[in-house]
Order: sequence, then C-alpha cells, then structure tokens
Amino acid sequence: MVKRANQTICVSGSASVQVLNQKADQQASVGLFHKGGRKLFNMFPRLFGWIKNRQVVLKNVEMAVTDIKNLINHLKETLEPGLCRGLVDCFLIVKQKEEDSCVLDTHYNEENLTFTVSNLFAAGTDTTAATLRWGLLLMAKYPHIQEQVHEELSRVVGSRQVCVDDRKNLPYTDAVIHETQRLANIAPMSLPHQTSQDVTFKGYFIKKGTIVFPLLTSVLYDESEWESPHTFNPSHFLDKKGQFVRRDAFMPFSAGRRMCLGEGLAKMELFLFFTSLIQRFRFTPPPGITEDELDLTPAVGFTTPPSSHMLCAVSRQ
Ligand code: HEM
Repeated sequence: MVKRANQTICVSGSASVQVLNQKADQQASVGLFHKGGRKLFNMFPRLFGWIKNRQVVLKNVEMAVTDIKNLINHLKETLEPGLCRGLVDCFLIVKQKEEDSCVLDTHYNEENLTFTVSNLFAAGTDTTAATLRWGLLLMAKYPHIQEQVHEELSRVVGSRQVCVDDRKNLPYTDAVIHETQRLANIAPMSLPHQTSQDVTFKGYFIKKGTIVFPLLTSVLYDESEWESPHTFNPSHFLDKKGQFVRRDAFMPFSAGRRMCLGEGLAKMELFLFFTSLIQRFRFTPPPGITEDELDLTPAVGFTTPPSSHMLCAVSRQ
C-alpha cells in the first residue's frame, strides 16, 4: 500500500525497500525501541489508549529501565579505565573524556546509554528466540527435513560441538535456517523510518517527515522471487547440486544503511543453537497430535512468533 500524504506509508516490493532506504538517506529511524520498547505506542500512537493492560505494559517498561540503570550503575562502580569489558565500559570511558574536555553537545549522556542498552536487549533477544522457536516448530512439522538436517550434521560434524566454521560445509542445514527466517518473517513491517527530505518514488510524492514502513513480507513472500513463497521449502536456497545459494530477496534483516545492526550476531546464534539442538534431540509433536495438526499461524505481536505449542524433545543419545 502506498498512500500519498504526509502520514504513514507502507512500501511493498524489494525494489521499493532498497530505493527508500537510499533516497530517504539519513532517515531518522523513528524511535520504535526508544523509551524502552513502547513499540505499539510508537507505531500506532492512537491505538495505545485502547490497549488492554496498558498500565502493565508501562510498568514493565519502567521495571526494565530500572534494571538497566542498576546494571549500568554496577558497571560504573567497578569500572577500570584500562580494562574495557564491553559496550557500557566503552561508552562510560568516552563519556568521561568528553566531560573532562567540557564538551557540551554530546551524545554520550546517561539517557542515551540507558536506551542503547535497552535497544540491544529489545532488538537482540525476542527476534532470535522467535526465529529459533519457528525453526523447532517447522522441524517437528516436517520430520523428513529434520532428518536430513540431522543426517548432514552427523556426516559432517559428528558428535563434536558445532562451530561457526562448519556452516560452509552444511549447505542443507544453512538452507533450512534461511528458509525458516524467510517463512517466519518475524519483522513483517521492519522498523518505521522517516523521510528526511521530499522524495518522489515510482511517481508518488512523499513529503519530508513522512513515516515509512518497509513491508518485508512483500519481499520475503514475493511470488516473482520464490518458487513456492507460502510453503516451507529449503530448496529456495539450494542449487541443483545441493549447494547453498544466496538470494537477494532474502531480507529478514531489512536493507540499506539502517538495516539490522545485529545481523552477524543473529546468524551466528541461530546457526549454533539450531544445529546444537538438532544434533542432540529429535523434535516431535506431543503424543496424540499429528504433524498436520501443528498450526503455522503466527501469534499476534510486533514481531511474529509462532503461536504457542507443546513439542517433545527426544534425546538422540
Ligand atoms: C533473527 C534475528 C533478527 C532479525 C530478523 C532482525 C531484524 C531487524 C530488522 C528488520 C531491523 C530494522 C532495520 C531497519 O530499520 O531497516 C532491525 C534493526 C536492528 N536490529 Fe535486528 N534483527 C535480529 C537480531 C538482532 C540482534 C541479535 C541484535 C543485536 C543484539 C539486533 C540489533 C538491531 C539494532 C540495534 C537495530 C536498529 C538498527 C538501526 O536503527 O540502525 N538485531 N533488526
């Protein structure tokens, strides 16, 4: 849907996503995760008043911010400038330097530190966990695919711990993980952006300051890109010889200069967790439920996890 006005716009198609990401350069990513993850409020401010349990949401946000502040305070108290233990230490060291140099107009302040940490938690936990849950559900639903993954893992890795370097020798497994991400489509509307200048895109005039939602669904399920966009088909990422192939329309991390900052970390986590689980367990529906009965309708949310399921993890050892 593209609506011509100084308001919300949803953009379809891979080309659209790319062009908008370039054209609306220096887009201020509208702070979806700012203020501790009040996602829906940021996305549809008028709806927030109708959200049931909104006091609970606000309370949870407040508690999360308090936890993060406590964490930062602890790191501050134990900070040793010569020893950088991670992001918060680096931030605090630069902040101190800027304060010492009397820099006034700085981004290195308490609020930015709190919400940077909060953004990383918000962006980095639910996303990877939801994708992994999709992966296990799909394995339980399609046991023949699960067995092929397990066979490849046994043949290539054996019983030792999988490491990142193994990925290049596991084309089928890699294809299954990519296909899981494609079909799971956990961030269907990506994050909202805002045009920093007037843009004319495919004949549509988009005014400076317009909020733009790149619809990743339109790319991940694009019928001109995928042989069977609505089914779980690892062959989307395999050539005739069974080798892994990258696909330009694989865009679960969005595109452009503000695409997911955690893509590398997320891919590594998904690969290591997924393979380690399949190495050790067989995932099946619970007794009395057939594979066909496992429902792939996603749950409602800003990210789209699978709906709640009970699965059995049967040890392979
Ligand atoms: C399966 C896992 C993940 C998926 C599918 C995913 C997807 C996305 C998407 C679609 C965006 C919006 C990009 C845009 O605005 O155009 C995004 C942004 C972001 N992601 Fe991820 N993400 C994942 C995991 C992670 C992890 C593990 C981290 C870090 C710990 C992370 C950190 C971020 C950050 C910081 C942003 C905002 C980037 C910016 O605005 O410049 N993500 N992610």
